[in-house]
Amino acid sequence: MSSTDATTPETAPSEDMLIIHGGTPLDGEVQVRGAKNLVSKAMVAALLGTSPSVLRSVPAIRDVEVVTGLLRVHGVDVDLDGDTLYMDPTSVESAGVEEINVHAGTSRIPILLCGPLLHRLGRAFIPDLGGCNIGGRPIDFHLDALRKFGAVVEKSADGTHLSAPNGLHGIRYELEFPSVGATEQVLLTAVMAKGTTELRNAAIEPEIIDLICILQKMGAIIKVHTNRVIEIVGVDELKGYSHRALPDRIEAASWASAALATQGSVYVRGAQQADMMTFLNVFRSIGGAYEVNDDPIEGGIRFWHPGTPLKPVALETDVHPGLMTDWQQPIVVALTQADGLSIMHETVYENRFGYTSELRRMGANIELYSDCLGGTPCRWGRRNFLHSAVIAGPSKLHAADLQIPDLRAGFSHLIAAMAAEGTSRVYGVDRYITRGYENFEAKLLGLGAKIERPTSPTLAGRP
Ligand SMILES: CC(=O)N[C@H]1[C@@H](OP(=O)(O)OP(=O)(O)OC[C@H]2O[C@@H](n3ccc(=O)[nH]c3=O)[C@H](O)[C@@H]2O)O[C@H](CO)[C@@H](O)[C@@H]1O
Ligand SMILES: C=C(OP(=O)(O)O)C(=O)O
Repeated sequence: MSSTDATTPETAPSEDMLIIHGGTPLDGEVQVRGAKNLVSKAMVAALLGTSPSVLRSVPAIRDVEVVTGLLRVHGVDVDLDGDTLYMDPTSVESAGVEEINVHAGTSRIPILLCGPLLHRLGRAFIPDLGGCNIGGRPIDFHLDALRKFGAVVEKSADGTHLSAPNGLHGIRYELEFPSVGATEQVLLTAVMAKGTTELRNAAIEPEIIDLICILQKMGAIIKVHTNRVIEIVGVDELKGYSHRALPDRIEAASWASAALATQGSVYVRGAQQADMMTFLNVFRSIGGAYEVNDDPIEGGIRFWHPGTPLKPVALETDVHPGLMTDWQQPIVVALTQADGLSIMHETVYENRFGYTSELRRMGANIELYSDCLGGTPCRWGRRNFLHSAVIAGPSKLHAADLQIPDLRAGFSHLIAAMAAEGTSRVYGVDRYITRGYENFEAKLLGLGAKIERPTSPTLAGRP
């Protein structure tokens, strides 16, 4: 499987670089729009409708461009007006392997087109997936569930071909792990399968609940029971929807962590307390301060460093309602400034600490372990992956030349560079950060960050 974020650091062109003069607290306001991890799935859901859909609060990020391309090659008319996306799927059609493969390696989303394309066209072709290079990221749950629904799956050198010669039928299925993508796969397939589907051990992230709201607007019957059980009664037809995407809680937490690490204060307009409860508890435990404004229009959360020393904490990432794995990297940068030993046990992905080697070069004191240091034994401990980190702080970070390895790690490198003394050069910003952070450069400038683009080849060149 190829991966967007798997490119070796050396391949980022030298002009894809941001110069950061660190040491200035971030101060001001940013706006977060719809969540990357909902918007892309909401776009896929539009394929199931017999009439057009309207999605509001769509962020200008590359993952949206990728899914726009995928929908268009399948005959969906997609128009963006400001942050509102109009999708007309009335003329859905099959696309050729070559035109679909233009999108190979770009994101995780193509796998989610299986169910909708099988329902609409009776067959589907899925290119190799991309996404962050943070573990093996197999798709065995997806394919296993699809086969049980009645799909015939054939892997070939160019991708995966699927057909449904006898249609798709509801299933009783239990996930080995509450995978976000596999839960979405089952939802997007079951809504129009014949009969009832019962999914056990389902993921219940806020983005999944928002996707369920969208499907319900389209005409689906979906019951979310207790204990991670979701029941879906298949229907014959779904119509288009009109929906405002829930705000991006990962982006919000990234700005919050940046405020803490740089000793600043950032008002994140659009951030919602309910979706961020676990993060807010962690933020306060570390010693950060926040205030929630629940005004329906101006609402958001202000995050700031109160000026007192930050406290060390022991944390574990987990599926929702646990501490989200995509919050891990920005929090770790903030923990380099806490007074004592912190622990971060990553239980969702086996390989999500690669970015710490760059932080170590900046003066951070971070050691990795294969033991489950958080207290809860997880599947990665048994398999010897370096998935626990001990962070000894506070560390005085100094500037460095940094190569971004993936999306969230990239943002955490930006935070570290802003917290550090001196001038850092961060490579790979356009390639990685733009996949999930809208207008991040303008937002940084608005917060008073001292950043610039290279103006001459000498400046851009590596030492
Ligand atoms: C586009 C998107 O929404 N991405 C999010 C989504 O990714 P994504 O949906 O890919 O993540 P999953 O929840 O599926 O993955 C969680 C774990 O399950 C494993 N697994 C998953 C599927 C499978 O068939 N087999 C299997 O073993 C994965 O390797 C991983 O270890 O949820 C993750 C967990 O919150 C987030 O970090 C990602 O930002
Ligand atoms: C892991 C992430 O995304 P993706 O699943 O798209 O790679 C992320 O958003 O942090």
